[in-house]
Amino acid sequence: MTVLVTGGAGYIGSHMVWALHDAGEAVVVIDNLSTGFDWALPGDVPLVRGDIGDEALVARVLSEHGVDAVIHFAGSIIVPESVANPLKYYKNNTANSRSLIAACAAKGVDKFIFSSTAAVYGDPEIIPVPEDAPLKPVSPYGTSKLMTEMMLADVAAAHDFRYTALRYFNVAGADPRGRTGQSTAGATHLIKVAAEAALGKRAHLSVYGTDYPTEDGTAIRDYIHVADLVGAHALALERLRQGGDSAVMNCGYGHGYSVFEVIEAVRKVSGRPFETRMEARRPGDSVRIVADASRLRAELGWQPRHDDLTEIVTHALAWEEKLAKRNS
Ligand SMILES: NC(=O)c1ccc[n+]([C@@H]2O[C@H](COP(=O)([O-])OP(=O)(O)OC[C@H]3O[C@@H](n4cnc5c(N)ncnc54)[C@H](O)[C@@H]3O)[C@@H](O)[C@H]2O)c1
Ligand SMILES: O=c1ccn([C@@H]2O[C@H](COP(=O)(O)OP(=O)(O)O[C@H]3O[C@H](CO)[C@@H](O)[C@H](O)[C@H]3O)[C@@H](O)[C@H]2O)c(=O)[nH]1
Repeated sequence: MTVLVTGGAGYIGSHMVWALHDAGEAVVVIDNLSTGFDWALPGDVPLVRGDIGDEALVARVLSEHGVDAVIHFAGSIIVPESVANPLKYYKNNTANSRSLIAACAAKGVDKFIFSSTAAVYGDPEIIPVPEDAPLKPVSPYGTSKLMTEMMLADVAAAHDFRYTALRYFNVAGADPRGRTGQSTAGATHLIKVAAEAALGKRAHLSVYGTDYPTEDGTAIRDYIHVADLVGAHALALERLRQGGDSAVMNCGYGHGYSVFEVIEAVRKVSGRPFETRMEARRPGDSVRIVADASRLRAELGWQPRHDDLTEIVTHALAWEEKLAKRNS
């Protein structure tokens, strides 16, 4: 039994690979290294450098490695980029996922975990947002992921195939043991950008929108530690292996922080003030997204261990320092 991790050389995928490796699972990674790094992986995990849109390549990997389950992280992830270049997102997140799913269906690989997103909800009316809330993405990124969820539901109805779509809220932090973290150059995620600003890698941090209808005027997100998110995947894999049905589950803590609160936490933990500039709202951004994760807790018995903004920021900063030494 081998687990195929697509996008395993990326930020979240590499944490997953380390966790599977720690648990003694056999793992194979497919990654085209467009935003990932081969050095983020344990040295003895095979990396197939290729594209998940290459159905023949995926089919060969599934057969040669005796894959029984797929955890699918590979994709394009930047909300504003998806507004500017929607077809990139419908290609990489929707069409390429279709190819991957087709290879699984053809080879009888019947367990599939998908990286979905809170962006499928758009601007939810109910906060915290449950899984059965209306799905109204406000960016092509969110739509591209929702389309993949729909394909998975249809394939599961037609074939011997079960899936878990995990809708991640905002993933942050790094491996508490310091083995991997978010390494992408030019990253756009708030905690990563703030950590870079605190370490002097960026001259300033732009705050996108201070006129939102929130307490301090900045947008609110539910930041989940990457280690807790990976823990949810391990439980989802276990459940599918035990015959569990297809399911969709939110992954978040159920409370949010504003952009200003995150900046304050990074300043406090790092002890370094950095410049902030107030800018206009960013296209495709929601005002407030916070998870109702009761299904994840009830169905998987998930219990977060790192639900603490200070800890998330501490791990993000520690990784950023390590990365600075690595790249110097
Ligand atoms: N980071 C977040 O806050 C967040 C939130 C919700 C959902 N997600 C989803 O989680 C997944 C992982 O995100 P991440 O933050 O680790 O991003 P990332 O960019 O670090 O990782 C993506 C990985 O996939 C690889 N890749 C991309 N397209 C590929 C393709 N066609 N074939 C093979 N490899 C390919 C990249 O090289 C990279 O290693 C994505 O699907 C993303 O949409 C992330
Ligand atoms: O330099 C920055 C970066 C971000 N923000 C704001 O911070 C918030 C969070 O932004 P970011 O960290 O970029 O995450 P999101 O745009 O919320 O999207 C992330 O979270 C989604 C789930 O909610 C995922 O699906 C996406 O892949 C992931 O990029 C938003 O209000 C941004 O406008 C800033 O003000 N300045």
